Amino acid sequence: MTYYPVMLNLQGKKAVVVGGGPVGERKTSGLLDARAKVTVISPEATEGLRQLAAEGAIRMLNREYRPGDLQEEEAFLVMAATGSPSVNRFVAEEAREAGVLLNAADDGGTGDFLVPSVLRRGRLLVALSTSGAGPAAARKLIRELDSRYGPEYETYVDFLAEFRTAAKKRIEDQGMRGRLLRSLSECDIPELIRTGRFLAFREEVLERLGCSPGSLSGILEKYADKGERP
Ligand SMILES: C[C@@]1(CC(=O)O)c2cc3[nH]c(cc4nc(cc5[nH]c(cc(n2)[C@H]1CCC(=O)O)[C@@](C)(CC(=O)O)[C@@H]5CCC(=O)O)C(CC(=O)O)=C4CCC(=O)O)c(CCC(=O)O)c3CC(=O)O
Ligand SMILES: NC(=O)C1=CN([C@@H]2O[C@H](COP(=O)(O)OP(=O)(O)OC[C@H]3O[C@@H](n4cnc5c(N)ncnc54)[C@H](O)[C@@H]3O)[C@@H](O)[C@H]2O)C=CC1
Repeated sequence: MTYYPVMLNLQGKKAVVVGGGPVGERKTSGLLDARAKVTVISPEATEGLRQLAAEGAIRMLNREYRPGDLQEEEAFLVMAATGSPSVNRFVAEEAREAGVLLNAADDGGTGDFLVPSVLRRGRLLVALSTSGAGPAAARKLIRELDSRYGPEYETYVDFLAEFRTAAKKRIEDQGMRGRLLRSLSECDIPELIRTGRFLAFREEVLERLGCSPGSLSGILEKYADKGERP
């Protein structure tokens, strides 16, 4: 199977998780990270899910899945994660009929999408998948990236957004704006953050953007890859 990667906007959208075991809990927690409204349907549930229900973070229906649940819940997507292949297949059929996006935890290939292994640093989101070949290996690879991309990447990505918003306001010429943004992406800003030189860099760059954007490209080039003061 060749998959197409996307970043789904699930904020405020309804997601149903069928099955409240450890797998249902992991899927629920990923959905909550994306601010979806989650309903879990399961006669039994893990301690973690029961706690989320008690806190009001999810809706819990303590019963088996019933025909029509997906439509009743107005689900945008569903995770079929029970321990019973026939229940998961039934949920899959209903999802197909109702046009609801399906993840099949026990049989990846039958669903519309797989859940990747994920690394988040604020708005930086790395999603990694082996397309079902070896989920545990996907987790191992993401752990390697976890040590490569530290917490400074959250600040870095916030700055990219700050600079880009300001550039859109200040620089009308799209070609020049694009060149500057590409130069900025070549700067080793994470290194500046790690070594305590970021605040001075940020101040200088934003000031120049405000008064003489033309002088910026020279400055940015000096920081390219090396992260060193000129
Ligand atoms: C196809 C997919 C469908 C989907 O769930 O979307 C799927 C399917 C199955 N997983 C199974 C087993 C395991 N899954 C994990 C872990 C994760 N599984 C995840 C995703 C996916 N799992 C999708 C493919 C993603 C990809 O390939 O990239 C992760 C990445 C995301 C998440 O679930 O949140 C999460 C790591 C999160 C993290 O920490 O980063 C572990 C490791 C462990 O538990 O320690 C094991 C045990 C070891 C092993 O079996 O490899 C089984 C067999 C069950 C059986 O034996 O019967 C099936 C069924 C089948 O093979 O079809
Ligand atoms: N995709 C993934 O990442 C992984 C998938 N799996 C697959 O996912 C399945 C679930 O894994 P676990 O959570 O460990 O299983 P589990 O057996 O601990 O939990 C299954 C849950 O489904 C509920 N359930 C059973 N019948 C139901 C019904 N008719 N309606 C609603 N809920 C029902 C049970 O009450 C239980 O809470 C496994 O059987 C396996 O095939 C297993 C490991 C990882």
